[in-house]
Amino acid sequence: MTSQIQNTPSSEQIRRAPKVLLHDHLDGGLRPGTIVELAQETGYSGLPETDPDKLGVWFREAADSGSLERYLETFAHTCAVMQTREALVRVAAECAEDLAEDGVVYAEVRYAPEQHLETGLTLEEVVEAVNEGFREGERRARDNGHRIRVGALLTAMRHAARALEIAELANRYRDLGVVGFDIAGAEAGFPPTRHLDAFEYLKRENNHFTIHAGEAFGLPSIWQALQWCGADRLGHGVRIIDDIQVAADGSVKLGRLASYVRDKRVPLELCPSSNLQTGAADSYAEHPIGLLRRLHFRATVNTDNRLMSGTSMSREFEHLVEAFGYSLDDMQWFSVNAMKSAFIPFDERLAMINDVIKPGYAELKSEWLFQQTASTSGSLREQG
Ligand SMILES: O=c1[nH]cnc2c1ncn2[C@H]1C[C@H](O)[C@@H](CO)O1
Ligand SMILES: [Zn+2]
Repeated sequence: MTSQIQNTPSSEQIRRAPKVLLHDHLDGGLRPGTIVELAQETGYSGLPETDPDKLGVWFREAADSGSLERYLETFAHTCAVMQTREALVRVAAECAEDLAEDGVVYAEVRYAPEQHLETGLTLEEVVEAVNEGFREGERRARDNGHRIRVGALLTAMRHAARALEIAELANRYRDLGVVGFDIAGAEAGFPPTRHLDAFEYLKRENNHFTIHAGEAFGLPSIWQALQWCGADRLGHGVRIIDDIQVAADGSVKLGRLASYVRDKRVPLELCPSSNLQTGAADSYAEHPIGLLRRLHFRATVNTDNRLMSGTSMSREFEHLVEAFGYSLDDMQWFSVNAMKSAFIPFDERLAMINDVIKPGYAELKSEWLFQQTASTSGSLREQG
């Protein structure tokens, strides 16, 4: 009985467990109510629904198409209301607040500055507004008894041609709230090597970057991201599964690329719910994260777009606990993996692991001891 209590975390424990998030899009995580209010304030009339609940459902359903391209169309509405300094500050502050409320202690949140210039903001003004919002959200979280640190990742859109400019921007704001760089957008037809100049520049600057790869397109995209572009992490990377063969007797054979990814401890920013929506997996139980965890890849759990998937870090873990029977130890393993893979300095990552994450799980794991004494009446009859 005790091992059961120990092994299956409750929803409440999952929420309280310290979680680390490496892959979350700022423009994919707005509160529906905020979108409605910002649309009113800024005069944006293109929203498909103006009731917040219905709007939330609309985003989830529209994103549920099985195609990454159609999924990405929904971002036109969120980006449309994120065109002023005030809107960016508000969205970023609420993002940090919501993540902290959900038990996230460290997050790297990404967005594409080039998508927020429609009413005349400069790239620098966009970055500074988002940074201000994150700091404000961290403060509000602290006032509510939560601790969170949020770093920004600057994304360049892979169909556009501004990657070098955005990489330079990321470098300028390094140590000022920006911790790295990314490319996102439709994957098929837009290989990462299109932006080689940006990646080579960041390498020369000793800066960090992740690349969306192996989500809607398979192994060639992952191979390019790692071996041509030199990515530190893979955004999704879930299709590395195509290079892993599991025989009928359960024995496993890794191809050269999968071996490289595992041997080099390349972090995989896995996003289960998002993958179900864009067609990269059919169900949580069949999601490659189960096998990748068993094979000890550097797997991490992420939300991708909380609004489009109607999810949170806790919900992602709830799905995984249900599908794979994960325990608090598994949750800790994913969280430590993510923290090891973050783009902040080594000493800070180590302190987060040793002083925040491990003590947080130890506290949760010890709860069963006290629950047991509290539920015993002390009568001999209970012994049967
Ligand atoms: O899962 C994704 N794959 C590729 N691109 C994505 C994904 N989620 C969001 N994006 C795009 C749409 C956003 O507007 C952009 C910047 O956050 O990144
Ligand atoms: Zn993404």
